[in-house]
Amino acid sequence: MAEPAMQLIGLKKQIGSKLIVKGLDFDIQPGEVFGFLGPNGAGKTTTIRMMVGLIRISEGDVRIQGKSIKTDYKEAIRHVGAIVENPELYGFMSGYKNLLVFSRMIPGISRERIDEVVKLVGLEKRIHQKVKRYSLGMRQRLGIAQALLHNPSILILDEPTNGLDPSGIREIRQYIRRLAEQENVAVIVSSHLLSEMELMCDRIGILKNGELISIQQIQNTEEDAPTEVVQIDCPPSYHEKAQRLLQERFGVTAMASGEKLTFPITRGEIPSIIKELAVADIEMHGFAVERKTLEDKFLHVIGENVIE
Ligand SMILES: Nc1ncnc2c1ncn2[C@@H]1O[C@H](COP(=O)(O)OP(=O)(O)OP(=O)(O)O)[C@@H](O)[C@H]1O
Repeated sequence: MAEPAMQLIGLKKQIGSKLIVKGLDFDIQPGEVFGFLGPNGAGKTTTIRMMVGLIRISEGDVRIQGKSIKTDYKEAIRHVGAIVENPELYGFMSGYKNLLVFSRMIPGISRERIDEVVKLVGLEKRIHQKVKRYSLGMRQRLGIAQALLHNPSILILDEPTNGLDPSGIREIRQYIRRLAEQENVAVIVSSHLLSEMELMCDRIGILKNGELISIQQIQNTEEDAPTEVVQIDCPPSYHEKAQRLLQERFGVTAMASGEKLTFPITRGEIPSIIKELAVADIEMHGFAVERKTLEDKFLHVIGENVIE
């Protein structure tokens, strides 16, 4: 395996008498999107601030491409692009001018590199407009472009979708995935929203009270154990027939309740189920799919309901 993009080694943060981060040990690989998930106050921001050298590490270390952020800060931090607080952008300038001004602070950034990052975050068409006319999602993308200018191998984003509407969230998600897949950038994102992390990340580390209580691999493959819960609305007179068909053809037991039939299934089987139920003349008034497994796991390990 390649050298990890980042290693957390016994990382701790104590403020006053309170231990806020209680010893984190894990690696992040090049090209992976790693999600930091946890309820408010779990210690995500504190950990991220230590990762980028914004606050002192109480104990342990963070190594970036093998270099310690504590003892080799300059060498370590040059591999990192981050948005921890809101990116500093000038509204009265165009997006392009913002990048140009920012690039002057970093030696060796060419105009070609500016064009490249603009393309990476999909802002080509709007880059010459003033930033004050940008949506929040576009500003966030410009912030990401800015963080990418010096070609970092790790991008760290604290709550990147905060305050965005669903289409803005979808865009950020797509650009983050593209960066990881096409540029081999390791991306670390924090959030308290599981649904969002599940769609964006390869792995999710769940943080609670400053401790990493679980790391979940997100399966984007379809041959996984049942990941979906299907609920069909159909008159009770059809229930028995539908239950028999589901049992015989798909080996699943459907629970009947009122007008509804509910059963777990893998994602790949959904089209065949719809087809077979229709061919069997089951009168369906509704068909809803809900993804459950990871949320269940999350609630189980967290031990409380923290999802908004
Ligand atoms: N400077 C500080 N002094 C005292 N306590 C602090 C300080 N910074 C953070 N904390 C406490 O540390 C805990 C973790 O905070 P942190 O901001 O890292 O959590 P978080 O998971 O990022 O949550 P959020 O999403 O709300 O920012 C919280 O209980 C917070 O009150």
